[in-house]
Amino acid sequence: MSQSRKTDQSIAFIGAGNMASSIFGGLIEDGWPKDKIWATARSEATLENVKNQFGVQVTRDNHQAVRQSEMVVLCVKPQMMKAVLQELAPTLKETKPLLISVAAGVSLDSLQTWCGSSLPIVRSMPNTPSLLRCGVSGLFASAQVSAEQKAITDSIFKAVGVTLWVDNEALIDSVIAVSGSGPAYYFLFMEAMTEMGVKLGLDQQTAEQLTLQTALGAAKMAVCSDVDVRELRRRVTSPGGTTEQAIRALQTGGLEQLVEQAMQAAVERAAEMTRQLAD
Ligand SMILES: NC(=O)C1=CN([C@@H]2O[C@H](COP(=O)(O)OP(=O)(O)OC[C@H]3O[C@@H](n4cnc5c(N)ncnc54)[C@H](O)[C@@H]3O)[C@@H](O)[C@H]2O)C=CC1
Ligand SMILES: O=C(O)[C@@H]1CCC=N1
Repeated sequence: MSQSRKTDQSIAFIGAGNMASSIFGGLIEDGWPKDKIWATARSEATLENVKNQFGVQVTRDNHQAVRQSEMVVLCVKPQMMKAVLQELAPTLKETKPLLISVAAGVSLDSLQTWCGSSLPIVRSMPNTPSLLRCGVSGLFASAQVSAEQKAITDSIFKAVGVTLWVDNEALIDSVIAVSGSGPAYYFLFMEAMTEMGVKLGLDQQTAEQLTLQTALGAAKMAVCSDVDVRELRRRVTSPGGTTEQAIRALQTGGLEQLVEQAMQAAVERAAEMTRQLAD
């Protein structure tokens, strides 16, 4: 187990979908006791899968999971959050857990209003590589969150990757655009590279292996190297060589502007959801 775990408290995940299982899967990898992790979902089939794959405690009853836990991680879709919290409100009022939301586009104000009592709430923005303990999470705490609760929250997300606290809530939308949605940008790039590898005559498996191992190697170099990514790119780009032509084609095609537009679209969608979902 890593040094990140500083609590024997139980933790409930409301909505055992992709993001929740990425986090509790990572926590289990980090040595968190499975009997201290509760997961809920609406369908028995989902719970059965989660039970079989991860061995955590499961229930369809959100109230039961909350009653067992000092920390409650809200992992339902943003559009479900209001109904889930309003329904849980009496139990939350009684047990007063630390609430941690992973939802995009749901403000602290809305969460506070829907749960009906003044509770400590952290807004987090993790990403799915948390499953491999390679995640990164942006975090922002409401004024009611104590230093100890902040430290516990940090230890949960640190168990599954890197944690970064932001100074104001609006920056969570920026975190969404960079790292929350970010894995999908890289997956799309990998899809396109694999497809083109096949068009260039490689078989599917070879093209995929070359692409994925290149992505892994480049990411590892970027993280581990003592020079920045611009310099790493320069070292691949021999003057008059092949990379120079490929990079020129990407830049002439507007790659940088496209990335800017894509990330701006993510931020705008998060802000729009925040407005639409607020009461
Ligand atoms: N998927 C991602 O990469 C990321 C997702 N998020 C956030 O995580 C949240 C969940 O997203 P995903 O895991 O992708 O969705 P998902 O659809 O995989 O999971 C949602 C889960 O909630 C369950 N659920 C629905 N209603 C429920 C209820 N009343 N009580 C208990 N469980 C209920 C569903 O059965 C489902 O298992 C969203 O708010 C999203 O903004 C945040 C960061 C990254
Ligand atoms: O696409 C979404 O809305 C969620 C938030 C970040 C990643 N997935």
